[in-house]
Amino acid sequence: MRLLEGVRGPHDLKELSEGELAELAEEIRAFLIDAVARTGGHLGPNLGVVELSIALHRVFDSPRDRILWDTGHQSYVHKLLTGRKDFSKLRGKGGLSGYPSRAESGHDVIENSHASTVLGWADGLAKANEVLGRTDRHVVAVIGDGALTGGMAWEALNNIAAARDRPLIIVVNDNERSYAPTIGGLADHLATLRTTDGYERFLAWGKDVLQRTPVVGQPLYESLHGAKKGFKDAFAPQGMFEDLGLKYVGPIDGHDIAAVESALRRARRFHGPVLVHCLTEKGRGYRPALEDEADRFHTVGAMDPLTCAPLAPSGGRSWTSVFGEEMVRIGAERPDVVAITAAMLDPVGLAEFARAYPRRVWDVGIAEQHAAVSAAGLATGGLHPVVAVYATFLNRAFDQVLMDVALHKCGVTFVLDRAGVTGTDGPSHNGMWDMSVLQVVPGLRIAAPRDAEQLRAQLREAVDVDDAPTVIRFPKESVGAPIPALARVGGMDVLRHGGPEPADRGGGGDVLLVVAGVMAQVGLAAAELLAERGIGCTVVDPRWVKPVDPALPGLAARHRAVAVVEDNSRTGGVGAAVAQALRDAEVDLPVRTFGIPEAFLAHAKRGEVLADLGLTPAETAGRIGAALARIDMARMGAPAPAGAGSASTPAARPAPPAARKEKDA
Ligand SMILES: Cc1ncc(C[n+]2csc(CCOP(=O)(O)OP(=O)(O)O)c2C)c(N)n1
Ligand SMILES: CC(=O)[C@@H](O)[C@H](O)COP(=O)(O)O
Ligand SMILES: [Mg+2]
Repeated sequence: MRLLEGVRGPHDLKELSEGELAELAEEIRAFLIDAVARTGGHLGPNLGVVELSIALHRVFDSPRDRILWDTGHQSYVHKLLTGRKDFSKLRGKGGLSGYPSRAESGHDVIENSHASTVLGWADGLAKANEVLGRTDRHVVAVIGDGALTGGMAWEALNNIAAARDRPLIIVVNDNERSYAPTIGGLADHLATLRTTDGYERFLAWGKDVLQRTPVVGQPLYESLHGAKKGFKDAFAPQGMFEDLGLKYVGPIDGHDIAAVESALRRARRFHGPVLVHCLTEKGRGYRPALEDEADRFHTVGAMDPLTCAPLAPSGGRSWTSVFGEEMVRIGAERPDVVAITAAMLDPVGLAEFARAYPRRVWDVGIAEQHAAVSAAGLATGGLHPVVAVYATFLNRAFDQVLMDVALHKCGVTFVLDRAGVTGTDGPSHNGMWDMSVLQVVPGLRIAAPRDAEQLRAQLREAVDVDDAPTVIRFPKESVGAPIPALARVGGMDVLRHGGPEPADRGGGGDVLLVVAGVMAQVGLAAAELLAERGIGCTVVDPRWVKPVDPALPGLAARHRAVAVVEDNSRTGGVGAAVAQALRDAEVDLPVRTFGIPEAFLAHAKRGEVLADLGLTPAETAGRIGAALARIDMARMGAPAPAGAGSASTPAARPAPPAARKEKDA
């Protein structure tokens, strides 16, 4: 790693020879395979941008020039080249983030791991440079072919292309894949560009050869260039990007540093928006014993780099696999049930369904908004669509859920995987907002299963609803042991009685502990700890957390207080809805919610984050006990006991420093 060790920042790249650059690229590949195999992470995407990242940092002057990464999962090489070499705790608590991070480096801008936003950022930064007269700075946006299928990318492109004299460089990192091969007309067009513009490659080659040819080389190159221009204008099909008003440069071999640099230098000279189309290979240079991985090692867990065998034993059955299996069963019984994925067929568990019913599943690309609206169309057309996405990504389709699906009372089921704290993917990947954001959607129902059996049951209940949106949400962890119900009150499962009388026969207790979904495990364990202190908790799983079960206020009224535990933001979540329902029913009881504070959570394992938030049995029991003590004291008119602790969730870890505004030169 001789050369990589010598790279303390982008300036150290500038003097390296062509041979040294090639050697550096191989050192980086070896480093990535070794490091990411130890920690897990986005191995494939980063192996695909080694030469591209080197070329970008040689041609541009980061951070003066802004190099922006869409999604950011492919920024490991960028991190290596900007002085960050300790990957030992990548995506781990206190270690490097798996995405750009302003707290880590001034070279990083976009921390959001949601795809298709980079061109919007670039448009804004380019406008800021223009308004502030920073004509000597470049904005370079790297976007994958997958991210280009996202609608926001086209909103930005429409604006960028309109400003013919505002410099902005777009680098399309075209490896023909998201997880799977990228779908749609855009992918087809990129494929056309890959083949039609072969003369670009010839030109790039010819230029390098000619420019090395003394005396006649340059003039000959210029005449060739002129001829090429004439040819292109006369014969070659104008690509979509040029039709839009962008200068198109490419396709370029994205693994040829000299060719990429040459294209970037051309783009840098162009006084307007220019798109450099780079062809790369996801997972390049990694050929383990395992036959080619289906998704080219998009995300890997900690593994043996030779065999890809996981280093840690799998933690058991995933919620995703339970969902996927039940979908195949439902698909056999219900020919009207169809499925939609946003470029994540396998990660969301729809691969089996797709194999069984290939004509009843669509990959719409990284286009969650379109997924929701097209689902409204499917439902109106007489089918029942199941839209499977990660919880955090449904945020961007809120308006479509509200105004297309719910307003028209469409029977659409949204299955939100990775709901709650996901952890290692950092703040923008936690699925911690859905049970707040979706609370305001009229008619929409939300289920949070506590175990596999409930997931199967609630999924079936959901696809039976044909006049409103339904949502099923579950976390990124293994499915726990089955949690049996002792009784049913209304539509709610009683998991533990709080007093001698069973809850379904009028019994109550000190605390009604409402547990949302997988937090049932925490709630039940907390109730056991409280019982040791003589506090009787009735633990109830609402199953459908929205709307609040009509029987809940009556059940609550047989207790002294209500506590709600949820793997969701405390703001406007299940706890808030329960408190509102009690007020509406004029049941005057204190309600305490134990959930996620209104904060962005730094990356760490899910268990570590939950522990930091106090969402563990011991802490939850302690805080409920303390709250009850304060409530009792208040009832007796006495001051709260000293050090009674706080019922509110401890503050989340401090957010990273706010964005450093660019200082005027
Ligand atoms: C809005 C949104 N939906 C889904 C994802 C999940 N996701 C992460 S990377 C990825 C594929 C990105 O493909 P591409 O942009 O081509 O980048 P590559 O991995 O090929 O480098 C997807 C779907 C996401 N990050 N954001
Ligand atoms: C970058 C991105 O959004 C995905 O690749 C995500 O990191 C995958 O998350 P899981 O590993 O939980 O499937
Ligand atoms: Mg791609």
